[in-house]
Amino acid sequence: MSHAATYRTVEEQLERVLAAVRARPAVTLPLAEADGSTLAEDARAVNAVPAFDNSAMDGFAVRFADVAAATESTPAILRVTADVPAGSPEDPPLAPGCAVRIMTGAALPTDADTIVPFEDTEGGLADSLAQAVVRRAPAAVGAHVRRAGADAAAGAVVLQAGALLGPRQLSALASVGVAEVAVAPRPRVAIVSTGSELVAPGEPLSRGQIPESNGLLLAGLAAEAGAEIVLREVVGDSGDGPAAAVAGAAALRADVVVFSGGVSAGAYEPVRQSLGGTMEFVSVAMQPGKPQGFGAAAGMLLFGLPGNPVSAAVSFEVFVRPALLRLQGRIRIHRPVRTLPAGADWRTPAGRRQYLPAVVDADGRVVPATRGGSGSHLSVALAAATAYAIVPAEIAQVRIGDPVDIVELE
Ligand SMILES: Nc1nc2c(c(=O)[nH]1)N[C@H]1C(S)=C(S)[C@@H](COP(=O)(O)OP(=O)(O)OC[C@H]3O[C@@H](n4cnc5c(N)ncnc54)[C@H](O)[C@@H]3O)O[C@H]1N2
Ligand code: MOO
Repeated sequence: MSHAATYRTVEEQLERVLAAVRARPAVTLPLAEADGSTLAEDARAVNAVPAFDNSAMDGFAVRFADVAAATESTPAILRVTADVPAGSPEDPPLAPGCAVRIMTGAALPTDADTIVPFEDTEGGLADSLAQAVVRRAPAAVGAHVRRAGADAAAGAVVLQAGALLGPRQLSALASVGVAEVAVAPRPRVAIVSTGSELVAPGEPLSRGQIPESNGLLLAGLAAEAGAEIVLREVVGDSGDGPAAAVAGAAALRADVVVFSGGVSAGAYEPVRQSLGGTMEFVSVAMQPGKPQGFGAAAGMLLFGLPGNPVSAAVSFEVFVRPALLRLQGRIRIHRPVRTLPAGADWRTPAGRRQYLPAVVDADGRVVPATRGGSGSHLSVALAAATAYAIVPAEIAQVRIGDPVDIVELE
């Protein structure tokens, strides 16, 4: 007797997952605690950047008309009447024929319109407090002046709701005078590995046992996607471990539970057996990652990923990561897809979209991450991968030179 496979497409399954995502109220954090968080509201500049007209060079603030004709042989000679270091509140007057010594970042005197760097004067810094002998004319009025608001005007939106905050974004917010931000709370995630064959890494292996590795994998991937890991545990194949884990996760106010293992067609499938009433178990037209469980209960999203390590990693990438990013209101929940030529031949499963751990070689071609192939148990290949090659279900064979879509993981 044979069973014709009826697959759900990746898009259909993802649509169901994303439809179950509910946004949570924002929290306010000081900038120093917001790295990796997602903005919940547009952030606006409190002050302009630059906040005031200032000098881009160490040198002299001048009136352009006084130095416009300066040359090596006919220098403009100006009397230095004041000195303005960065941070000074002074706005010294500048009469025609005079100059103000000024440092980078100091406010441009109101009467000045141009900066002459020390390098364009005869005396340079060494002889800069009495007179400035300008031997090269500035290119134009306004040379080396950084104008107030050139980067951002006060009140302007500098980052949109849904932006990921990293070091560059946080420093931009600091520069516009923002001290704290409204962000999405970190999704609270429980990671539950299932299988009576699993032992802790480094434990001696009895026949039939393997080291538990999905817990580290999925906890790390979830953290990379902005999650806080509130629970990590391993449950055996018998009993009601998965249901107990869901109750434990709910007690910890988890938003998401990610199971691995125990979702396919065997006799001992604890997630399927324990949570069959809460989660839906389906076959998705992808390889690896065919058997998928998903459900929502007690305000939590429950994912049942297949146990094979590559299957678990790919399933996380395709379903869990977008859900975690959507939970945080992230603008972009999918990685960019690039198309590159294949650098090797490989076979792909008929009727299922392939996600192959891959690397981009020195010639910019996509090749499998290891020679081991696409087996979903090849966890060491995963360590070598920097991308997934995505091959459509209709294609059975990739040949050198064929265009291949990839998403890069780093
Ligand atoms: N008769 C069928 N058998 C299988 C089917 C099928 O359609 N019919 N699907 C196969 C596919 S495809 C996959 S993928 C796997 C998924 O199986 P499960 O999710 O039920 O996972 P397990 O059987 O529990 O484990 C599979 C494999 O992965 C290892 N594993 C599990 N958890 C971990 C962990 N935390 N760390 C490291 N390795 C883990 C486990 O030992 C197994 O080797 O089912 C196929 N079978
Ligand atoms: O779907 Mo399984 O993940 O092919 O190995």
